[in-house]
Order: sequence, then C-alpha cells, then structure tokens
Amino acid sequence: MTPRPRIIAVDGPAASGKGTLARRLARHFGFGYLDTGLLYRAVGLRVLRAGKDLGDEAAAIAAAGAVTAAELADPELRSGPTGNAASAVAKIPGVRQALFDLQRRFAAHPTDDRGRPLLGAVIDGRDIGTVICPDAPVKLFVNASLETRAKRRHKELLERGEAIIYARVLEDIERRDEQDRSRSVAPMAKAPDAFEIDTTGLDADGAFAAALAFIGSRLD
Ligand SMILES: Nc1ncnc2c1ncn2[C@@H]1O[C@H](COP(=O)(O)OP(=O)(O)OP(=O)(O)O)[C@@H](O)[C@H]1O
Ligand SMILES: Nc1ccn([C@@H]2O[C@H](COP(=O)(O)O)[C@@H](O)[C@H]2O)c(=O)n1
Repeated sequence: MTPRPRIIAVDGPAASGKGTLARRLARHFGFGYLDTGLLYRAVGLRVLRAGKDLGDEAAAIAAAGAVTAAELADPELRSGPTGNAASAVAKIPGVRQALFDLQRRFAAHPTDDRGRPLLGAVIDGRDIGTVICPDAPVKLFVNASLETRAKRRHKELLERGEAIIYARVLEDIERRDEQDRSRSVAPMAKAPDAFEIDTTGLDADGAFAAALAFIGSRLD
C-alpha cells in the first residue's frame, strides 16, 4: 500500500514569512510545495485582465475554474494590486469551491515541478490547517506584527519596481487581514493544534529552526 503523503500545513497573514519558511521546509524534507495564495492571485488577475469587476461572482468563479499551473509563474501575480484582487475574490464561496479539489489533489499526490511524485507536501495559505488539510500531522501558523509585515512587503514591492509608499502598503495589508479574517467561508485562522511562530524578531534562519524544533518526530 502507498503510504499517505506527509503534509506540513503553513498558514498566516500576508508577508508574515510563511512562503519563505514553507519553501525552505519543502527543500529540507524533499517535499512538494504549493503556494495556494498564487491560486487566488491568478483568479484575481484573470478577472482584472478581463476588465470585470472583482465583485462579479460569475466572472470570478469562471476564472477559478480556468486557472492552470502554468500561469502561476506570471511575475504580475506578485504585485500589490493583484494581492488586493486575490483577497477580494477569495471571499466568494464558489471561487474557494472551484480551487478546493486542485489543492486536495496536490495534498494527496504531491509532485515536484516536473510532475514526479514525492512523499510529502508543504502547503501554505490561510485555511490549510483548518479546511484543506485538517488532518495534517504538522500545522504551523506564521505571524509577525503588522508594521514588520508592512516593512517587509514595502521593501519587496520597491525591489520589484513598484512606486508605492509605506503607508499605502500598511493600509492594504491591514484591510486584507481584516477581509481574510472576517469572511464567512474558510476565514484565515490558526488551527487549534497549530504551532505559532512569531517572526517579528526572527530572521528566516530563526523561523526555520523554530519550525524544525516543533516538527521533531511528528512526520515519522
Ligand atoms: N523571518 C523573516 N525575517 C525577515 N524577512 C523575512 C522573513 N521571512 C520572510 N521575509 C521577507 O519578507 C517578505 C515576505 O515574505 P514571504 O513572501 O515569505 O511572506 P508570505 O507570508 O508568504 O506573504 P504572502 O502571503 O503575502 O505571499 C519577503 O521579502 C521575504 O524575503
Ligand atoms: N489558502 C488561501 C490562500 C490565499 N488566500 C487569499 O489570497 C490572498 C493572497 O494570498 P497571499 O498568500 O499570496 O498573500 C490572501 O489575502 C487571501 O485573501 C486565501 O483566501 N486562502
């Protein structure tokens, strides 16, 4: 019998460092990695590019049904406006439903970027430990203060060439946090059995060490 894939679920708010940590854990364990935020960003970007309103549920659901793995490499997905668009479409239940199977399939049959099967997966997002993989043996909730997250994201966007002021980034993140926390379907939440890592005073190495110490033998 094929063993069940070993799953590390990583949740947390925007720019908390969960993607940085999740990618490093995936490399360390030789697991597949899925950034589920990119799926919502791809839906938001499709809606924007089609010239539709982000509140147009039918357009957003159709976009979610059409998302392909190939488009997740589009650098525009990482832009500030796309992040805001992602949060707007992520509250539409039909969008979440349309992306659910894809995420569950990856968790059940993780692969590398060439489609070769792997023994485990690291999946990051907002509802991985609570909705997508509630039975994951390892759940992490990565957090950091609002100001720390806004500073990190501001630096990242400036490096991407976006002309944006710090106050605007802070405002966007605060609004996105609130929207993600308060939506009626699959709100961002720390699963009761998740281990919280506050990266406010931790660099990437410190966050990785804290995660490894928690994981211990939980994946054996
Ligand atoms: N522990 C850390 N200390 C300092 N900077 C960090 C740390 N972790 C990540 N960063 C930096 O902060 C920025 C955001 O990190 P990352 O993309 O991992 O966050 P995220 O939670 O995945 O964000 P999002 O959900 O919006 O994609 C990046 O520029 C990254 O290099
Ligand atoms: N599992 C998830 C992942 C993401 N979202 C929504 O997408 C937005 C963008 O996510 P990033 O991780 O790339 O910042 C985010 O603000 C959420 O609205 C989600 O709902 N569920």
